[in-house]
Amino acid sequence: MSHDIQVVDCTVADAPRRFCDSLRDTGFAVLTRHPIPASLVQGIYAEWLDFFDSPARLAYPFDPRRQDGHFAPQVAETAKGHTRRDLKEYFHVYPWGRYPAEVSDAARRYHDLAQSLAAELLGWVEAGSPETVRAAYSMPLPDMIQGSRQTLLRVLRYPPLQGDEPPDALRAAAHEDINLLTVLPAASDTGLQVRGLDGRWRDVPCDFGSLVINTGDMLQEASGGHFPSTTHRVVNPQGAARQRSRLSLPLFLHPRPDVRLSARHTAGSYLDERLRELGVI
Ligand SMILES: O=C(O)CCC(=O)C(=O)O
Ligand SMILES: [Fe+2]
Repeated sequence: MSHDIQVVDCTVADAPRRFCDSLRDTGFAVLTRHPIPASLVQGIYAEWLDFFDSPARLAYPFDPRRQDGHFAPQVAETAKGHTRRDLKEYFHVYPWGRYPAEVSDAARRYHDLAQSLAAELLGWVEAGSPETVRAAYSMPLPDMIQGSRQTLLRVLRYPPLQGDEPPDALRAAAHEDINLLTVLPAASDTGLQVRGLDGRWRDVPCDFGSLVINTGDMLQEASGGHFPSTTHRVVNPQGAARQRSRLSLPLFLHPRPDVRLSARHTAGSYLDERLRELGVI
């Protein structure tokens, strides 16, 4: 078993196996030569940075019931088990939700592309699950997301650091994702780290243009722990990067709420429990 995240060329014949091995051993895999154009991601970062810097963002305050819209730094989540809010703001895009008139439809197009890719990757995970693990899935994994309205694109902006942040506050404190799989294009700057199953923190190897995939708690739950949902964080930069915003674009793949993950949880009951812990509902 390797604690190093594998970088997998999507076009090679054994890509699905290498992808699954990396997810099983580290909770993460990095994809190259994947179908999401880097220029699309670059364009989204540029236009959304302008949006976050403009007063227009204030017209879309987040709705606690629907969970769409803009989460200002003062309402951004506090990671489970932490007391400091993360140093970030973000906008939650759902296909049915509010969407800023001030930006192009690029983030919506990215949502659709990333969701189709994620469905294919769930097929890889299904095929790469050992027989006993697969037998316990309540349905094939790609079917769990069919018709789901819960899959969420988070356009994230970590503001430049002012120097007056609480000393123990991070851009994103150590946490696990709640969902099945997360699709995360390399961010506009470094900072993403994962804690290996050996307890050591490592940088996620994500050159601009590559795509990071990680396991969330729901896949961990459904697979009885075969695919671990590993802890990750975004550390504060040093030097000149402190003056720069960092943009990133995770797509959190969610099943329909009625989907049974395990004997104790449906996707709906699991999500409610976690959002309550995060203090956002
Ligand atoms: O910004 C990143 O690179 C990671 C963000 C993340 O882990 C999250 O929002 O759950
Ligand atoms: Fe995360």
